[in-house]
Amino acid sequence: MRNQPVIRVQQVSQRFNTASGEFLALDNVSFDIHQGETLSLIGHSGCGKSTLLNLIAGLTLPSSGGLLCNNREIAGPGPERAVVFQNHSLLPWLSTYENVALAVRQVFRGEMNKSEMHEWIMHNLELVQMAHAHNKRPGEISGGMKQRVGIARALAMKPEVLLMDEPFGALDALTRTHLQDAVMAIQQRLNTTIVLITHDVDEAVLLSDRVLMMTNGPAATVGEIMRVDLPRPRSRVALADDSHYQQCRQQVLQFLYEKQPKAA
Ligand SMILES: Nc1ncnc2c1ncn2[C@@H]1O[C@H](COP(=O)(O)OP(=O)(O)OP(=O)(O)O)[C@@H](O)[C@H]1O
Repeated sequence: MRNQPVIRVQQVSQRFNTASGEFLALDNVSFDIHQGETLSLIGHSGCGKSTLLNLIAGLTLPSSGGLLCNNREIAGPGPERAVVFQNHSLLPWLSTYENVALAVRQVFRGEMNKSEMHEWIMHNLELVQMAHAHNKRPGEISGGMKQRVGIARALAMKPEVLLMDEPFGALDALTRTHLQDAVMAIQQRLNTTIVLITHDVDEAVLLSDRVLMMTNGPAATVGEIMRVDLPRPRSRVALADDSHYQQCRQQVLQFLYEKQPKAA
């Protein structure tokens, strides 16, 4: 069963100063994320998903309220909370190996010797099936492959929590399918805690233990949290006919298009 929360988001509000005055993006958001769970954040464009993920990452600090990671206040970024962005953000002049190595050196300098680091880098590239391309630069590989390397780089930091901001958003449908399966397999193997932003209802249901649906902004907050009680490993083909899967899909669709329709 799920154990203690790794992340606690407690009464978090986020205001931004804009040219037209103060803008309240998030209003009084509270929820927990448990060890080993995959939690999706879904909501219409502009509702505040990235704002929330950035707060968990420690890239920004809340205007009020607080966030905890293992009961310690999140006051900035940390290697226990690795982020995978939509656009992989690899350094183009470095090989895939060197991109991962950079993160590994940052986190494990003094803890691992050179050969241990080498093995660890290759191990993580293997996890995402990219070891064969360790010498290639980002410009020489496909979008899906770059995204794999981005995931390897994040995993190589041995994070407790993997924060993914629409990691498959820029990929074609087939590549997206492969990467979703890869992330599910890695999660099963490592029991990583994952927070995933997505716009894709099927992706949210397939990958998640819980789906957090956000209300529309401004002053967005937690609308509903839905539990997805489907056994793992999950197969998208088998689930197509599963009644619980369909119910979950329906609940998210209803939330997005009936309870929180986006103004045109
Ligand atoms: N630095 C900022 N300054 C002012 N407003 C901001 C800032 N960052 C975000 N916002 C506003 O806060 C709201 C939430 O933005 P956010 O990017 O978190 O939404 P989102 O749900 O991730 O959107 P999308 O799905 O389109 O990526 C938006 O109205 C956005 O314009």
